[in-house]
Amino acid sequence: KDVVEALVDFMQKLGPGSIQNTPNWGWNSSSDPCMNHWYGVRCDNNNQTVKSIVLEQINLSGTVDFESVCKETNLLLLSLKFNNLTGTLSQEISNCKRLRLLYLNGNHFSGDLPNSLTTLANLVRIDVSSNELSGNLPDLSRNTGLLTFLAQNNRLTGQLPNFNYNQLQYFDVSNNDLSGVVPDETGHFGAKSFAGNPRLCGKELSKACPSKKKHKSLHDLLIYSAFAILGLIILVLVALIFLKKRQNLEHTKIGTKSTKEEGVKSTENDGVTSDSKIGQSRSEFSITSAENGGVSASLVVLSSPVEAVNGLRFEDLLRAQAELIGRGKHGSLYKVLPDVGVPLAVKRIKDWEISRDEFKKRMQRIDQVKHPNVLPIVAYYSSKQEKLLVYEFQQNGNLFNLLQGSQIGKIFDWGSRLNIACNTAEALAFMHTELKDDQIAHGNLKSSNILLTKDMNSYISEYGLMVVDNGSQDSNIFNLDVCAFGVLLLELLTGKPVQSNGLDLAKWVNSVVKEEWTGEVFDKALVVEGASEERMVGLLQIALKCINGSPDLRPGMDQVATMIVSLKEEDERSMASSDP
Ligand SMILES: Nc1ncnc2c1ncn2[C@@H]1O[C@H](COP(=O)(O)OP(=O)(O)OP(=O)(O)O)[C@@H](O)[C@H]1O
Repeated sequence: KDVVEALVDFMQKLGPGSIQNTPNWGWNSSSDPCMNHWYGVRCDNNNQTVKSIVLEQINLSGTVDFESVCKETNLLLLSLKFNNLTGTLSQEISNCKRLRLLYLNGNHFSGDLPNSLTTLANLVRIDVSSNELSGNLPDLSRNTGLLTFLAQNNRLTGQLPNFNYNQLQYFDVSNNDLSGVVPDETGHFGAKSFAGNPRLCGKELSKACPSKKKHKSLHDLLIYSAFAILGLIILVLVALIFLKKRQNLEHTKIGTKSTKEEGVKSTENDGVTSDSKIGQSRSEFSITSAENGGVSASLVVLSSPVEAVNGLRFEDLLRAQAELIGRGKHGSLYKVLPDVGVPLAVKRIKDWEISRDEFKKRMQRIDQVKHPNVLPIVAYYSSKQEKLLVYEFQQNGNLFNLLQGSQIGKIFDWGSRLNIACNTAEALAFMHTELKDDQIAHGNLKSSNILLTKDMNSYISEYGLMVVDNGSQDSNIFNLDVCAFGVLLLELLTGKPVQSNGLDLAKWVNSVVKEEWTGEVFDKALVVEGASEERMVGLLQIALKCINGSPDLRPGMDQVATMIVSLKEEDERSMASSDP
């Protein structure tokens, strides 16, 4: 009741004039905004709360009473654009805590943009362009989900606050009276977004900023000297680090003879035993496996599809040049260039608490199950302290990098994304089925473990390298892969790669979808490309099933794969039928 009265007050102050004679106008305290379908009002599915108020271009000529309208705390969208509204925008706007979209453009609002806007954590789009607003802009970099900020054609003054330019999709502050420097990192927003502010300068506007004349006082001199000394210290440190790195790099040339050489027996997989002298370098990158000696120092070469790896011996690995290319939570990854053969990726896992027999059995099972989209292990080595897994090195990077690239404008189109989703789902489903009895899941599925081929095909790498600790949950370990795959789908759809477990991304997507603003989730690049919204929503629905908070309600990977395959087929059919 209070809310209804507050909304009626809000409308009265808006000065509706003759428009209120419109049939079914509503907006009176004897009716209900949802049940009686007030003009411009939309409610949630249960007709309980007002979700959006859209009163555009209807000659409203009064003021906005945010205190009243924000009594409806569930409001997500307020659009009053293209009216004749006047007055200031009050701080009470922050009472609309869930507001996502605010369109006030094309009116005569004056005064400052309220600072309290920065407390609206859900704001996605603000358009206050073409008003008479003045004063400084609030620091909207705190609104981390903001995609649109349009404030052109006003009288705004002061310096530009920080904005997350990399994230913004639309940005314009042209034709105001802003001053100071336009930062260099404004991404894809060029001069047009800042033009018409005579006191703005910077590279973006091809207008150099005047350099401040400095009076060299004793104080300045002291500061300069302090900086110079600091600079010198940094230089020396950098040089030291460089030297240390060089030393380490030499150590990583595994097999470099050190003064402390030791004879070690190395057994090849064909059973031939050979003596070799292997240096024990104790640097942190060195492979210390040799100290275990005997049988443990053997490299088991699996039935590799790569001809060049078939003759690989442990000494070859030790002797080869190695470069550390990543250090993950579970181990380090080296690019190794043997004297003969193809470049290899050697994953080194330390302190994996698994018995030698269990490890061997695990590797052999994984080797028996082959899928064209799962990168095969070509060889492995096991000692008590560490395990080495050898793969063929893939030159074309991983999905994480690809998504990062797409964020800065590199093309990663819908078709390729759907293809990767499909390949990965099918491969994972296959592996799950084949390795169900052995209880071997992937255990660490994430975008940096999806490696790419030149033609946008993908490989799942490092399958089964993590023994999943299922904790107290009674769900099966394969469910965890399904959830991780759901996060992968979210990354593909939103274009936002995640480094950790993806829970934040899942939470964000869930909250947006719950508010029925599904469209906001998708990567802008996909929308611009014209990818079918229907199919994107379809894939999103699959992703949401996969990340279901109750593991037992998640679909199996085979079901997921079936759904994605049919989505892809649908996509291909629609492409074919839209071809000229
Ligand atoms: N066979 C391979 N060829 C080329 N690059 C690879 C290969 N395997 C892994 N990489 C890349 O090497 C980097 C490090 O991989 P690694 O698996 O050690 O780290 P991570 O996946 O970030 O962490 P972790 O798996 O330990 O949680 C990643 O960028 C990964 O994509």
